[in-house]
Amino acid sequence: MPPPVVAPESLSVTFNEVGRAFGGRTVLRNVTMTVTPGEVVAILGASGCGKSTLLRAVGGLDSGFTGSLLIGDSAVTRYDERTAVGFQEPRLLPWRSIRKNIELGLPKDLSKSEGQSRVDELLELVGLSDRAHLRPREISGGMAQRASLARALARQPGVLLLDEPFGALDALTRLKMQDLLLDVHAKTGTTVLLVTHDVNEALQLADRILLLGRHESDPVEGAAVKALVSVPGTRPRDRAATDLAPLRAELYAGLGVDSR
Ligand SMILES: Nc1ncnc2c1ncn2[C@@H]1O[C@H](COP(=O)(O)OP(=O)(O)OP(=O)(O)O)[C@@H](O)[C@H]1O
Repeated sequence: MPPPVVAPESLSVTFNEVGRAFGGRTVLRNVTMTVTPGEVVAILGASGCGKSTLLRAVGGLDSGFTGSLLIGDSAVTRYDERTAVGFQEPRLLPWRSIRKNIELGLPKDLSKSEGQSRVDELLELVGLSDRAHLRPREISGGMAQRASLARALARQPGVLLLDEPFGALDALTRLKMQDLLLDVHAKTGTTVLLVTHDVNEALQLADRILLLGRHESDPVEGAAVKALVSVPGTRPRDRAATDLAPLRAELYAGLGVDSR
């Protein structure tokens, strides 16, 4: 068996009464939970409820939150090097080849030869070895998103933060990307926080689902933890299985959608 492609030290994430307000308007409040090392947690919630805001806080991209946020045993720092972020759009530099774009994610302290062999492994992992020399406009949207995932993994993050990473892809490519992410997770063991709108994506990928939203009876503004549920069964889950139907219905109801 080949050695693991990337073997980061996967890290826990601890949210302790995390909240965020913008200009006096509370967006998020009282988020308390611990993500265990190597766990995949999907963050689900209606548009505007603060999912990206929560993810940005974990990545050290926003210092305006209240409460405390730990990665491993220590507080999140600005542009925390222990995390890497992947976005809905691949954000590749158009004038650089796919290989050079992935290189951008490498840690600065890596030697050139170590860096090159890591990029080779990542290209292999995301199935782009034969496209490495191409520029972003010469590959499909799905391939660009795979390159973006490889760039995020180049740092060997202890926590991988993905903000709607497959949201702009067509339905079939999206399913393939979900399978790729599961493959990457099985090989790297990294902790994953994944923001999504898609209940089925959350059920397919996550160990647990954090549903953010407002309880109707809440007298105060801002989204809080509406539910935190474990998804039964082991991955890869059968997409056609019916045993997740009750949980699916519960999540749709939590999002204010009638699932019938
Ligand atoms: N820098 C900012 N300044 C002011 N308001 C902000 C800022 N960042 C986010 N917000 C507001 O916070 C709320 C939550 O935004 P956020 O992007 O986290 O939601 P979301 O759940 O990720 O939404 P979507 O699913 O549509 O991406 C929104 O009302 C947004 O306008």
